[in-house]
Amino acid sequence: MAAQINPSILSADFARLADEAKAVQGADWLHVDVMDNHFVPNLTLGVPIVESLAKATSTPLDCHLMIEDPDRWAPQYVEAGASSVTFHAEAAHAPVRLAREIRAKGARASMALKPATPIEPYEDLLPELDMLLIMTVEPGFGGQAFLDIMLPKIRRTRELIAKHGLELWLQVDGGVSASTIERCAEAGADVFVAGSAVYGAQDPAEAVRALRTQADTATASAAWACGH
Ligand SMILES: O=C(CO)[C@H](O)[C@H](O)COP(=O)(O)O
Repeated sequence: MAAQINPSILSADFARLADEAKAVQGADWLHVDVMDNHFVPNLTLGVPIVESLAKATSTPLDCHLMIEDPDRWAPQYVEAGASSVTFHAEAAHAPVRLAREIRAKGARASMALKPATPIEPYEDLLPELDMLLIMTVEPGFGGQAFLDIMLPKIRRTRELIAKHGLELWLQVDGGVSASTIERCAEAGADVFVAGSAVYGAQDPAEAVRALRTQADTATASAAWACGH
């Protein structure tokens, strides 16, 4: 699979969200960071804005719920128009039931891990998911430095995906830029969230294309991708 680049609207101008969505035409998904000021110390947007954004863009929405009680809220984001919904392992009460509910409602189900959360306890859950998100910064804010110490977790997750023969996408989020994306791709990521590296660029659509080329080139020579 070609690398997918998902611009994070956390770094966009919230007063011009429809225009900011159009500015990254060619992106695979639009990454929508939902924060509740409880699970993370920041507050962003909720269901009504996702509903409006889904009507304003043809780019599918990848909603990342950094909220408490995703079991209650995640289905509402599918109904609002999200094509992929990510809940946090640390917040979900019943992750298997929640993933099945998201899928049953017609969206891709994804689970995220904060930097200190290991992948191993969740190995048996992987077949229930369409994507696993490894946070490469502490969730809550854009523009943070990429945590290199997450690279072994990305590698281990890619090995588990191969071991179980799964078609699971592996997303990374936080500090992904021209200087870090190749390391992520080599380690096994195939979906890349980028906020400041895209919206901070002079030409956001061109930044998306350049990041995708870099990731594809790094993946082509990566051991994990041979025969992929
Ligand atoms: O989930 C997030 C923060 O919690 C953001 O998606 C992420 O930080 C993107 O911003 P940047 O690419 O600037 O790091």
